[in-house]
Amino acid sequence: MSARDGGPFLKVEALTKHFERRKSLFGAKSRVYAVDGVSFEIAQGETLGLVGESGCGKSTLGRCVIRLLEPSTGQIEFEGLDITHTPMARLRYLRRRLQLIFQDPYASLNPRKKIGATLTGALKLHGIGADREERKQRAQKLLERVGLPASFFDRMPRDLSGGQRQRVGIARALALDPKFIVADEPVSALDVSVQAELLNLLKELQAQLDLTLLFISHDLGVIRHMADRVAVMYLGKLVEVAPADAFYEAPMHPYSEALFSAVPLPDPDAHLSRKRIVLTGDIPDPSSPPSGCRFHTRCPYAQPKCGEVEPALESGGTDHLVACHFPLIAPAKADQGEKQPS
Ligand SMILES: Nc1ncnc2c1ncn2[C@@H]1O[C@H](COP(=O)(O)OP(=O)(O)OP(=O)(O)O)[C@@H](O)[C@H]1O
Repeated sequence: MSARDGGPFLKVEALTKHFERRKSLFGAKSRVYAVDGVSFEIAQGETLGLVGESGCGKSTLGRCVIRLLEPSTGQIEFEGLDITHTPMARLRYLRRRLQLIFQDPYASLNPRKKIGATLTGALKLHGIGADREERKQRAQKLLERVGLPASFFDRMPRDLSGGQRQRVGIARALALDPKFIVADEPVSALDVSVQAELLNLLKELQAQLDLTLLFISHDLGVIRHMADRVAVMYLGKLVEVAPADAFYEAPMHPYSEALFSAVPLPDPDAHLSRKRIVLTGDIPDPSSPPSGCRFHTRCPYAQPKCGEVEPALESGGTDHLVACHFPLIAPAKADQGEKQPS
């Protein structure tokens, strides 16, 4: 089934991205399994929140999906079209539809270019707008759309606050009328006081423009605010994918539980009183991931099987997928006599 006949808007199948890395100048090469067999779908207008610790492969996955990085293997379908190997010459059209909002608004804007030039440059590159004046008008409308005055067209990035720069980053992503946006930690470089404003702006724009989002963050609070569904990534693999409500009510993967423990959330469902799990040990080196379940070396519930057999990402209930031999059981079910992991 494709998007044209009601299938998923974006479909990612068994995607991998491996990097060659040399640990020292004359050392042997090793292969980093940054993304290692990831499959998921996103429906039109939906936000999939991608969460996980630093270095687990979130940015690499996001960039592969919109072809800013070349995947090693696997398949990406966008609106029913296989775009995995769309040649560079044809990527320009695709680029208009698939955009990225960067984490760091300080680094992602050219400090020597006026805001207006940054926006009109993107329009010109893609042949949008008949002449300079039309492109200027479009750029000024974009600025207003993201809550900035049109007069910012003539400002330099250094004149803007972090929040205002990220609004420009959003305006730049919107300039080409995209359908799908990867937002890679778009608020994590900003003061907490402006994060909520930016998240709300993104939500409003998403509704107005019918955008579909892959929203990347290491912050479960931010993901909760944004996501319809949540995907949890650990060491290059997805370990849990679930509707946001189900996930926040009862995460099923021990790694997800550990993430909740690390960042206490103001919990409207406080009666669910979660266990506090403190993760020991560093995240393993992605060039030599553990056998079996990649999380078993840090998992408080690990059994011998976990180091031997890799668990598949399977349904642990309607729409709730988990890759674990001994998934956590929702409190309601446990009350009905089902076993909790020992
Ligand atoms: N160009 C590259 N060459 C070699 N290794 C890379 C490259 N890009 C990323 N990696 C490695 O791939 C793994 C995943 O990195 P990635 O940046 O995707 O993780 P992340 O979850 O987005 O982390 P962060 O939030 O810190 O950006 C890391 O081990 C990283 O060092």
